[in-house]
Amino acid sequence: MRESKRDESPTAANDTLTVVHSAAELVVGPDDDTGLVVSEDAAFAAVDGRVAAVGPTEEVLADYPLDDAETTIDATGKTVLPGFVDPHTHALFAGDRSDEFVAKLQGATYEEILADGGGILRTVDAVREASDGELVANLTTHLDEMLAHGTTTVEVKTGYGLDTETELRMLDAIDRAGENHPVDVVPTFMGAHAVPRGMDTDDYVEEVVTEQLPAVAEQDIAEFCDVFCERGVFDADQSRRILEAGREFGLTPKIHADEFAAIGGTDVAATVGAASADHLLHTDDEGRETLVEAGVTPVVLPGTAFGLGAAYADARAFLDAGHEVALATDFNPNCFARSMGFVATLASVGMRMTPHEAIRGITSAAASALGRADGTGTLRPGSPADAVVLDAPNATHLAYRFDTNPVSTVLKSGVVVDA
Ligand SMILES: N=CN[C@@H](CCC(=O)O)C(=O)O
Ligand SMILES: [Zn+2]
Repeated sequence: MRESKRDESPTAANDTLTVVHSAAELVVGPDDDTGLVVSEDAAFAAVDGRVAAVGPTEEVLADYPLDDAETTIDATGKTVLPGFVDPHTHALFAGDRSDEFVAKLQGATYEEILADGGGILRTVDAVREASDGELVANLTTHLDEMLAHGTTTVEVKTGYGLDTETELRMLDAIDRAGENHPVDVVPTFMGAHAVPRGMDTDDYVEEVVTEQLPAVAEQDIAEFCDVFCERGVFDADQSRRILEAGREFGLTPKIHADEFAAIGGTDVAATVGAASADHLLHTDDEGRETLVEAGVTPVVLPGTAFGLGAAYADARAFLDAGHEVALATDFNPNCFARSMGFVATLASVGMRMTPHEAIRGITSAAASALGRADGTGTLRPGSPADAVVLDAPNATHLAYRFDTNPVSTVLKSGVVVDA
């Protein structure tokens, strides 16, 4: 049965109509479990950037004829999915850390590199030295690549400034790159990403709370506040203090929790009402229950585990209990992954998520991790008409194919933005 918001109404003369039709499969959105509603020989019509109708091609075209459309896409033999939502990236950076990739292959650990003043702190040096123009250009290059791989909404964190001036410059660069790009960019302030070299952690927490956060609130660009709650970085009390202060300034909390050790990040996420808790490589049953009971969306990052050669997060434990799991690239100099399709492959092979669970993880569940309740991540009537056409006969191919990019066309708000 066709789902329509405006059953009786053809488009008015000045409406902008886009019709994508004859798809072998079209992913409408999540079902009542952890799978997907998929329609066959399907179409959707978008009016003025929002989905107006979705269902069997014949029925959609009866109300929204191709002749009336400004844009038509024949998806015969192809698959249509909601645009991908990447809810965790550190996509704004400068410099190169490929040598650390080699060092890790030779046995150095992520934590040792950071404790020695490398890792995040090297990227901080490079970002402080980069011009504003370079920062915007770097992010724009990555947004282009993400868009080509089907991402239409992406969260981008600061956290390579670690001082007020550079954190604000990062937010400004995120804002400017997003303004001029079809991808929706969601800015997160993460002054508490690491402790600057030579600084006492409590003193730095004080600076984040009393100097950085007020300045960030004044600038009024950031939507979320995030903290790296981790052994050797910020402990649970410090993380809670920062996230509570962020909330006072109107920033919704997020947290990096249990990546290398479970030090209480899931409890912090629950008590501060975080939108998401991310990584979760060392989360146990109790931690999972804490998150689920508090309504915190778990975000797992299989690219990070893959790149570190670490054990994957236990996504199945959430899913088997009937809960959402969102997926993200965690794109950063330690995890050079911009493709959500590749993330879906890793989620399937590494964490035994079905390809449909993985697609839900990169669409509707990822939208929940960003607090988006406007239908983002679905193709239901009323949703933003953000869509991906895969040059493949069914949705499983997104995870199944990992050699080349299967995305052939991307639409943002009903407009073709990559083809
Ligand atoms: N683990 C903390 N932050 C990032 C890595 C950032 C970096 O190494 O530059 C992450 O989420 O994986
Ligand atoms: Zn991260």
